[in-house]
Amino acid sequence: MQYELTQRFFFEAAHTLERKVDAEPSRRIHGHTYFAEVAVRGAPQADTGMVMDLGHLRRAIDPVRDALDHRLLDEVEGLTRPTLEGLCSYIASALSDSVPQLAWVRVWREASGDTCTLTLRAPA
Ligand SMILES: Nc1nc2c(c(=O)[nH]1)N=C([C@H](O)[C@H](O)COP(=O)(O)OP(=O)(O)OP(=O)(O)O)CN2
Ligand SMILES: [Zn+2]
Repeated sequence: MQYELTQRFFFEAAHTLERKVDAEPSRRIHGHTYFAEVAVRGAPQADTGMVMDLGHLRRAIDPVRDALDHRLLDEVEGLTRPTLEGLCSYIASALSDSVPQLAWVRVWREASGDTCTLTLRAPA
C-alpha cells in the first residue's frame, strides 16, 4: 500500500522578474506571500507504522523555509530563477538528500491563484 503525506509552509519574499508582459512592474522589486506544499510517498515502515515521521519532515523543511523567508529571491544561492518553477526546483533539490521519499513539490500564491507543481515520482 502506498500512502502520501503532505506538509505545508509559507514564506514572504521579494523578487524581480524579467518578462515580456507586465514588464515594468515585474522588473521593480516587489513581494509576494508564497505557500508551499511537499509530499512524501511510500509504504509505512513495519516498526513505526509511518512512511516518514512528520516531525522529521518539518525539521527538513525548516532550514529551507529560513533560506527563503524575508529574502530577496534574486540573491538566494542555488535559486536559479525567482519564479514558481524555480522555487519548486530549489525546494526539491534542498530536500532531496534528507527526504528521499519526496514525491512532489507545489508552490503557489494565494493572491493571484498561480500554482506550480513539480512531480518527482509519479504514483505507482
Ligand atoms: N510561469 C510563470 N509565470 C509567472 C511567474 C512565475 O513564477 N512563473 N511569476 C510572475 C510574477 O511573480 C509576477 O509578479 C506575478 O505577476 P501578476 O500575475 O501580474 O501578479 P501580481 O504581482 O499583480 O499579483 P499580486 O496580487 O501582487 O500577488 C508572473 N508570471
Ligand atoms: Zn512577482
